[in-house]
Amino acid sequence: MNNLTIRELEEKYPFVISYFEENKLDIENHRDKTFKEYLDTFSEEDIENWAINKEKLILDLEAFIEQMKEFLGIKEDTKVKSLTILPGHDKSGNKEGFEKLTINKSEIISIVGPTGSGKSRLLADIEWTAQKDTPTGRSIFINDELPDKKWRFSSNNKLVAQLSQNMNFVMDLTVREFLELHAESRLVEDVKGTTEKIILAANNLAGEKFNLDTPVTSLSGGQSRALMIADTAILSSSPIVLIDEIENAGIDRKKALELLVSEDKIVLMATHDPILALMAHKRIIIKNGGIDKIIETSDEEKRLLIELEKMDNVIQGMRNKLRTGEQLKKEEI
Ligand SMILES: Nc1ncnc2c1ncn2[C@@H]1O[C@H](COP(=O)(O)OP(=O)(O)OP(=O)(O)O)[C@@H](O)[C@H]1O
Repeated sequence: MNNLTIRELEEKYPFVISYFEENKLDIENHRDKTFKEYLDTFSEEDIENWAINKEKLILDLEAFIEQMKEFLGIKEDTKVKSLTILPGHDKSGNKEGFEKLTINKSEIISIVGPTGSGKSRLLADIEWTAQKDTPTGRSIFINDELPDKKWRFSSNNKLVAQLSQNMNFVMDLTVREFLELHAESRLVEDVKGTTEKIILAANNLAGEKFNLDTPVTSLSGGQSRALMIADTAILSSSPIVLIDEIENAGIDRKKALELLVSEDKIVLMATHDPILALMAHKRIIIKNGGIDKIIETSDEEKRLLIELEKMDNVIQGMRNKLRTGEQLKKEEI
């Protein structure tokens, strides 16, 4: 509410007019201002003469809107459609090199930069929905609005799902039990169908197949990562997925990204891998703790990516041959 102009407020909640009337607030020539900006136009004298309490008027308007919404049965669409990053500063205190970055549903953004430059810090700012309260001074907006504080503290309805390099399972469950527990906790109707869908997707990503009766503790690194990615894509309610390095994880990285994006997620991944960097629609370049620039993947780079993938297949092929004890020949390349 605090970011909307009075005109936008009236459009969204027509009943606010009666609040302004009841409180004898003449908003006639102030529709382009937010409610707070309007209240700031009162002089000290007005405030004293009419006993105006600005903070209380703002809080009361918020409460009025909430009550009316409840009374009228208005359910707002709380779906996350976009994530916006507003600049802070780098490690030396210089302003970052962009004005505003908005990322929409089904977009993939890669984050590149030297070791220690601040890639993980950017992911952490997003997870914390930073409001100039982290070392970078960045702000994060959701659907162009200040994010609700609930995102920070809710454990069930998280804004962000994190996929990190290590997936350590502590419970001694089979894959089926693990997925069923998760599906039940998410109140999924068709637990069996969803469980099977996830295992199918996970096996599509993992190099070596596994089944529902495999204990999660005996999955290989790549298999457990594939399982977590499929689980996050299909079961998690989190609209934003943050990935810190998925290279060398023994999974099909391209398919993993396609799966996440097909489920309408916003994906941000920190990476040192050129293939992953170019699979993104845009890449953020981090230097000395700050976003230096944002580059859109060009058509030339997309064509190069096809070549890179061919080279990657050659390397994968050699890796597999070496693993099985074969000797490599000149013709491999
Ligand atoms: N703008 C900033 N101001 C102050 N400190 C920062 C800033 N950005 C990052 N840092 C700090 O710098 C350190 C290194 O950052 P981070 O771990 O994010 O690097 P990284 O790029 O992820 O490195 P790697 O590639 O090795 O994983 C962290 O302690 C982080 O909090």
